[in-house]
Amino acid sequence: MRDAPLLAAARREQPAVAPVWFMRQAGRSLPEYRRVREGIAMLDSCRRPELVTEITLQPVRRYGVDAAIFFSDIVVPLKAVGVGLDIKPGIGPVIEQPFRTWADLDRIPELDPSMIPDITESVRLLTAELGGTPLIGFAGAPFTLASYLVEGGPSRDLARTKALMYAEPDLWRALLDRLAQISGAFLRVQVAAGASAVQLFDSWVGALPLADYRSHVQPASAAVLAAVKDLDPTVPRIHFGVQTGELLPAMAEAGADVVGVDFRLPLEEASERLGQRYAVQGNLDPALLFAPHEVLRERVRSTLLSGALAPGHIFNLGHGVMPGTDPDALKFVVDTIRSYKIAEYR
Ligand SMILES: Cc1c2[nH]c(c1CCC(=O)O)Cc1[nH]c(c(CCC(=O)O)c1C)Cc1[nH]c(c(CCC(=O)O)c1C)Cc1[nH]c(c(C)c1CCC(=O)O)C2
Repeated sequence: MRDAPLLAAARREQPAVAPVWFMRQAGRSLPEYRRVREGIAMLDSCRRPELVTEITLQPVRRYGVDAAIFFSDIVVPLKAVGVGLDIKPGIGPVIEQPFRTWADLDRIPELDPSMIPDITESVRLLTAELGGTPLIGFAGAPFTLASYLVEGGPSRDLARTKALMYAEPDLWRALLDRLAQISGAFLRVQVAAGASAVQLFDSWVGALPLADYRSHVQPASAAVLAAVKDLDPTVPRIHFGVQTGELLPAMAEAGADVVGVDFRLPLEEASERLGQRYAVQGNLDPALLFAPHEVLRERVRSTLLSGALAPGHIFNLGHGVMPGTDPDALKFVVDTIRSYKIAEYR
């Protein structure tokens, strides 16, 4: 397992061919996913180990990617501690009673591993099936989880979230500390059961200015990543958010080994901002999967060239696979990557 290309790239050793996986590689773009999910609610499907195993393996079988990403959701641990929420198809997480006051903190207890025995079972089943292919465990970062709790659902500008952060810094800090405990415990359960790497998704933190990120968010994200490092310092920590070009060094300093880059910033520019201590992950625009193969091939090539200028590169999209994507386009990306040797384009 140590020699798996994904783990080598995370350690900043350039393997012969760039490793690749895709955010949201499991899910609605796959007919085999839609078939097994029929009649089962999203959050129920995440708590059934046989089903989680099947869905996680589907893209590995179809694309031959270099890693599996655990099939779950960032709100699964919140639901596990008893927060009233659901995932509405086509919308995303919806919270019954949005977070407003200190009293609301009592409705978000800490996560104890005994609350999620099914996660341990799913990861064990999966790592047994995966053999030498790494499983990436994941969690939502405190800011992104807080944004759903405070807004009550998806939001364009995160105005309520930012208002709470600016107006009630003590309550904000207490909320983020609690969410850091929950995310940290969720990741530790996955690593203890056999996950080979973890990704902390701070999807919406790009809404913040750098100074506010540093003072109001970074300490909580750092606590999550430290919880993983304390358990096993050899497990690489990937940290990703959208529109985070200005935040990349601060997100790295939170305790990442690999920094995920969205499609807005070229990888070589991201790597210049980050310096030699960090590998990068990304960053093909998922919309390119709808373009003709000649266009797609050229963009895969330029992404590889740009990534080769970083000390380590894991190929990925700049955000998740969109639901209408043709799976053959993803297969084409994997085959194209495998046709280039890093030494040849470096
Ligand atoms: C912000 C966020 C969420 N969930 C997640 C994030 C961070 C990643 C990112 O930035 O996109 C993370 C996530 N959610 C899911 C995965 C599974 C693994 C994978 O990447 O293949 C992962 C890694 C499954 C899912 N999570 C969700 C689906 C779709 C639900 C379904 O299939 O019924 C899947 C496969 C639901 C979900 N859950 C969330 C959203 C925004 C949605 C989409 C709503 C929709 O368009 O229907 C919250």
